[in-house]
Amino acid sequence: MKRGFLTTSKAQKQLEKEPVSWQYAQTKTIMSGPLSHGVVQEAGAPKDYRSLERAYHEIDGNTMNYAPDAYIYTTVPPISMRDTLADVPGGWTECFVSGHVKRMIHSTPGFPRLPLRPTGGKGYRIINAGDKGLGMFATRLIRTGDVIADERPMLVGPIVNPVNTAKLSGEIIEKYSTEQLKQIALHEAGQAVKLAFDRLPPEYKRAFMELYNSHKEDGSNEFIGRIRTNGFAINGRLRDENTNGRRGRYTATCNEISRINHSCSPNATFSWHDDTFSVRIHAVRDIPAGTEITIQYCDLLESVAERANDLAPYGITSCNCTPFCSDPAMIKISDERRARFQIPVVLMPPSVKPKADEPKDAWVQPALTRLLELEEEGLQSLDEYRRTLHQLLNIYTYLQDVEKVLMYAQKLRGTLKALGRSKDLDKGYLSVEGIKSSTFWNMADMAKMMPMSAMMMTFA
Ligand SMILES: C[S@@+](CC[C@H](N)C(=O)[O-])C[C@H]1O[C@@H](n2cnc3c(N)ncnc32)[C@H](O)[C@@H]1O
Repeated sequence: MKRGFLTTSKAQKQLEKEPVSWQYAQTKTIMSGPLSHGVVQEAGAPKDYRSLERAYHEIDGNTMNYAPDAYIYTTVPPISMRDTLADVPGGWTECFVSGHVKRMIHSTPGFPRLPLRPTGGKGYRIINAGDKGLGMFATRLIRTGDVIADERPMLVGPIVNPVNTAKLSGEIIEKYSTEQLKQIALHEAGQAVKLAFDRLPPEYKRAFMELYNSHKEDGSNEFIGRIRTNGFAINGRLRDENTNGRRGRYTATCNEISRINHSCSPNATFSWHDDTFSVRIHAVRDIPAGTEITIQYCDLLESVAERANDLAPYGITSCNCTPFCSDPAMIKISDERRARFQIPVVLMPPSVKPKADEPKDAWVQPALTRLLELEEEGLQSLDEYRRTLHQLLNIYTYLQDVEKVLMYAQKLRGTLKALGRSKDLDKGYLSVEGIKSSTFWNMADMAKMMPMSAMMMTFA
């Protein structure tokens, strides 16, 4: 399959050697605030609104020399116009990004590494998930920290599409209501995505159009609707220059990974990786064969009511993930806990020796309770879970309890991998000798000789 857009033989020859990008200048957004969802009366751009003309032109895809406000259609990694998906290991992503972001992508150390292979080989399949449509299910036991999938997206584009305010005159902005302006923004975003869609190889065109669309009645066209339903927000450094919040950030729509459903107690987590240009899914706890693999679509520390609000655009009316989401008494417990999880537990060892009948780790109970509650809620994907494991690791090193240190070290190692942290646990914690030469162990020795020094210890 050739992905040619130019027909002259001269142009084609040039494109064989040089990947091509399309560029056009777009800046600013015409509105802020969330786009509409659900059923919108009078969805679509107002009848008298005339679409912006998109005057794009083709340029050498290898260039990095872009005007600050230029937005470009480009493939990542760069490919030749004659490449098929079979020719490019890991595939490629059709991107609609600013020149600034293209430069950032290409200056990433190691870019473009291949996406990782799933740990132990592919261990999932996409099948029917009942009311949720399709979903991803484990075909064998997947262990905490394992890579379940690592996929280069089919499409990457802005979360909030930039629309050229210079072309939308003040007259237009004054003429229409807020909802109509939102509809215009959606319409323009839909047009921009359509251009990216047109550049996809046929396999991706088909896969993209087969994705679920929960935005059929709010003015989103069939392209932007699918991105709103299936896109993963890209976290980290890839964002437009001088932007903050959602503006200037990007969303990645995948083929298989976009089939993963939401849970308020997810057993997997997703992370974005610039060097492989991929969305990676890790298990945050052991996932038995036959279990559905789930991730979070919203902030898990919000209350059930707030989460319901965030899930509404996906057409999820009642998530029913666990009794913590559906049973009123359990909801109350869970809401209180999730609010508490936002404040870290800070502990200090007692300055006096424990009484004979008191366990030496009685003071650690608040952190142990925190860990237990996080596990009961199925919140191993939260950074608070990692923080609590780290805290317990340090405390039990200080208490010189080797068995517990080894146990928490093992758990923390899996969790660090699961959260996509590039830094592994200090190897010292994986052997008895290493533990005995660690800082907290030595501090405990010192505290035995000089009890006053223990008073200065804090475990956060
Ligand atoms: C990114 S897609 C996930 C894959 C989708 N189930 C499919 O069939 O392709 C998001 C859509 O899946 C459905 N979904 C995801 N999680 C759900 C949940 N916990 N409860 C009900 N529906 C869910 C919703 O329809 C949502 O709009």
